[in-house]
Amino acid sequence: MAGLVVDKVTHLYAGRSDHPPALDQVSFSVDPGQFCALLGPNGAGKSTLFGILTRLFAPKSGRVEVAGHDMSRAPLKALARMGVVFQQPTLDLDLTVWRNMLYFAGLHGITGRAAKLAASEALDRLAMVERGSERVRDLNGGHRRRLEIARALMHRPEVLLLDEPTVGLDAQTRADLVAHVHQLARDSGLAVLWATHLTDEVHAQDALVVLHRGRVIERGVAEQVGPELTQHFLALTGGLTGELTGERQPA
Ligand SMILES: Nc1ncnc2c1ncn2[C@@H]1O[C@H](COP(=O)(O)OP(=O)(O)OP(=O)(O)O)[C@@H](O)[C@H]1O
Repeated sequence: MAGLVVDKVTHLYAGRSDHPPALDQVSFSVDPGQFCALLGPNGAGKSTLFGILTRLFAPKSGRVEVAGHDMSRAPLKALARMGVVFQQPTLDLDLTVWRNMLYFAGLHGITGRAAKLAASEALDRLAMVERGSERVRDLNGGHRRRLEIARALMHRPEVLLLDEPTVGLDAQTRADLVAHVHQLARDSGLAVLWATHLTDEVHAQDALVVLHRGRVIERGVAEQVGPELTQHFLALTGGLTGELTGERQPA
């Protein structure tokens, strides 16, 4: 099955041999059309995993496969099938939506008419076409995020990775964005990996991987993993709901 495969990935940072591995035998897969939530508190290893999935660095052991391409044997093919939305926005605020899209298309070697077609298709998928001529600086946080997702889809990847994409958004905008990306996975057969530490971003039918201190401690369909997921996660995070809601409150 294509999509994303993570198989027994282990990673230890240099100079940290006296610490447990940042990732320890992490295995899961995301099928085409599936939305997989990667849930983990701070320090769980989500950023390390994203670094490995985007080939920022190689794991000490284990295997990553994107759309059937092995990341270590065929990295260019694997990376070409992947779209990524990083935690930190990387848009040019002074350019229009349209210019940001065309600039990024150029980085992928897509130019001319093909670039315009790819940009308008991707903006359409995120309901952003009518904002094409607006400067990014004038967009609200939710629209900026949608633009980043549209940009990540321009080269028509089969796997989409998003690293805590709702950071800084209000509750309603967060819910809208989560719903939109769920629909995107369903409608276009994208395999989506959505990293978060917020349980309310996980829908009942999602695939769920819970990462804690570098290990997968739960894996399965969200509603089967546990209706008490929130309680379970609260226990992991030391009883601070702030890990879940963004508002730190004593338990
Ligand atoms: N560059 C680094 N050098 C050494 N140790 C690191 C480095 N980056 C992360 N770690 C350690 O690896 C473990 C996993 O961290 P990681 O940043 O991947 O977790 P995370 O789930 O992304 O957390 P956060 O949401 O806080 O970024 C932690 O123990 C962290 O201290």
